[in-house]
Amino acid sequence: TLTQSTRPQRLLNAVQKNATRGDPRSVVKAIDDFCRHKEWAMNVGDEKGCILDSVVSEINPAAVLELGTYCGYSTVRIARLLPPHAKLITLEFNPDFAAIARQVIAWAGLEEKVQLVEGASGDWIPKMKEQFGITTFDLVFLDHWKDRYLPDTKLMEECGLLRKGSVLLADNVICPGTPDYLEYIRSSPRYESRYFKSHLEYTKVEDGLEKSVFKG
Ligand SMILES: Nc1ncnc2c1ncn2[C@@H]1O[C@H](Cn2cc(CNC(=O)c3cc([N+](=O)[O-])cc(O)c3O)nn2)[C@@H](O)[C@H]1O
Ligand SMILES: [Mg+2]
Repeated sequence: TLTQSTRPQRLLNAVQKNATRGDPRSVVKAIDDFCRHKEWAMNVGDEKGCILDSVVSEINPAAVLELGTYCGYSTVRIARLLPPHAKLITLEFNPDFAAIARQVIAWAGLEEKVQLVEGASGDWIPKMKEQFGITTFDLVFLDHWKDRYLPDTKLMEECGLLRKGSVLLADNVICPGTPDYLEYIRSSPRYESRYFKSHLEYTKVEDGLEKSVFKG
């Protein structure tokens, strides 16, 4: 019987068909082409992706946490810019998406830099230190369920995973929107925040990234 493919499976097929193994840039391009011309998907995309690239390059992080892997687009975008020995831990709740993301990350040749963990952020954040030998994260990219941004940020604070200078970069603060997170992070004296205006991936709808530096 013909198995119904899912959008993530069709996205992976597009990567395997159009991208060169071991070439992260071509994997990013293949996904953007697929999402712009074939099927929209909730990757951070090329426009916001350039802002993400500039923040990653500016920080040159040794330890990165990504919340919400989905198909691994932003995982590849970030990991391709990391210095040698740097580590990116990415949390994905949905096992089907995690399975696709692992193959996308492998196609890009970035398995060494990426640790994909299946499970809920709320369960795993308290285990980061003991399980992965993490002291603090230099950069956290928030792109998972929008109602988890705020509780997970408070959890990272409580677990001592942020240090003076740690950067939180949050996707979708306008669309779909994360009002409680924005209110908290912009009014807290413990963060210095800045909004990078952009558009929802592959559309003309306004969206943006909120970059927040933890003051310790
Ligand atoms: N607590 C969690 N822990 C670990 N993974 C999680 C958690 N919540 C969601 N995820 C995973 O993120 C992946 C992707 N995802 C992201 C979202 C939330 N993001 C969006 O809903 C979104 C929606 C739009 N949109 O609707 O236009 C645009 C975007 O850029 C988005 O990130 N929901 N699932 C999914 O595989 C899910 O299992
Ligand atoms: Mg997003």
